[in-house]
Amino acid sequence: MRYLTAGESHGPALTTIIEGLPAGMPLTAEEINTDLARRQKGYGRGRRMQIEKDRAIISAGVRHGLTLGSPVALTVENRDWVHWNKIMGIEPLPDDADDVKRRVTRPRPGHADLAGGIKYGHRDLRNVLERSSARETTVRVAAGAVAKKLLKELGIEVASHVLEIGGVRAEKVPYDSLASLQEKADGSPVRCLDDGAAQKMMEAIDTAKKNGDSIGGIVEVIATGMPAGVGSYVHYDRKLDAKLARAIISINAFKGVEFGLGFEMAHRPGSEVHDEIAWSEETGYTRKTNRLGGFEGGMTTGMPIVVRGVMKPIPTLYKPLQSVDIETKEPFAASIERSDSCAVPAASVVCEAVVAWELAEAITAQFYSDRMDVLKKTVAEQREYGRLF
Ligand SMILES: Cc1cc2nc3c(=O)[nH]c(=O)nc-3n(C[C@H](O)[C@H](O)[C@H](O)COP(=O)(O)O)c2cc1C
Ligand SMILES: C=C(O[C@@H]1CC(C(=O)O)=C[C@@H](OP(=O)(O)O)[C@H]1O)C(=O)O
Repeated sequence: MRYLTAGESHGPALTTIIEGLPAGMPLTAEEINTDLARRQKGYGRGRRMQIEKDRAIISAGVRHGLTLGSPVALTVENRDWVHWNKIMGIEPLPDDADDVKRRVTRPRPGHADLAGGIKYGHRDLRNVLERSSARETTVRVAAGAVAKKLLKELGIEVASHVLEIGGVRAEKVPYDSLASLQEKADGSPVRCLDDGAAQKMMEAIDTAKKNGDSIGGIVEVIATGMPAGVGSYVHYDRKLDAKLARAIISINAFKGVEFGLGFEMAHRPGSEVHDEIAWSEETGYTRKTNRLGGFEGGMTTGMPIVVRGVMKPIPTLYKPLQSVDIETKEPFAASIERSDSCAVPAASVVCEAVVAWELAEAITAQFYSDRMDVLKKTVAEQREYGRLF
């Protein structure tokens, strides 16, 4: 499976085309819209989220609620477009129409503005920021929702929550099932399972906002039900953990990834890192622990996948940082119109989506996937094969 995205932050719409889905998979726009709404929530977001009401329009690849096996096309309209249709117009304008274009010449430290301008020769940095904006993650979440649907049909669940914001860490909170974890995270304004920490996280966001600053954090994605042996050790670009790492780092502002114990492994001996293998008739192969987070040799072990990503603080700050105007080369202290002060909760939904996508992609690459009914049967057989191996 593959997907492309297109669209500018303040353009008319965002689009994704998903290719390679099996035929016969149930899919409705409502299922996608549930995830789009989850991405829009989260304490610390700016005014833009009050304008948008993200909804997917399915314009190809589905008939009477079932995928056809042909490319699925999804569009999400930008409600904010009505305020930007002149600034973001498609038709040509004279070079000196800067007042209409709202030309940007002052790059923000930490955003893509300056490096993107140099790369594409854009002396109007709006041409960079429109596409580098995390508005694009809307349609990645839409594609991820489709992937989650495919995984769900195969008995694979994916969920996410927030572990840390601005130095406030959540305590470990036990949960019965991934569904209950998801429900609890969805019910928290910061997607945190630890209510006490959630309160402190919101206070940290308020303080950052009051100071004109921004804060980042850590999110965790968990996936259960993956059969063992998906991915491959035989070639670097077939390793599934590496694909997940790339997918998370590809999300705007994500700077680090870890699996299982992650960076903690540096401080522990091997006997306290590797997961001992056990077997029983009922469960097949299991591990007594899951410190490696579900991967060995770039392949799933059959244990839950546990992957975390760290998001840096948002670059657009009300508190001015020094930069240089690309026209005058004069220094200036940045001023802004609006921005999120923390988008970690929203980003946790994006992480969940990109992880789901990579897992669904790996499954459809490894098993016959033209037909949903056959794929279901094949994955069930693989689980049984793995149990008795
Ligand atoms: C959900 C989400 C919302 C974001 N909102 C903002 C924002 O309001 N203002 C901003 O400057 N950056 C925001 N970012 C981060 C920038 O998009 C990101 O830092 C920028 O594209 C540069 O890419 P890099 O940080 O990966 O190098 C957001 C990121 C995510 C995932
Ligand atoms: C629009 C979204 O996030 C945007 C991501 C973003 C950025 O620079 O990444 C900047 C802000 O855009 P604006 O300047 O229009 O307020 C955020 O609101 C979204 O998540 O849907």
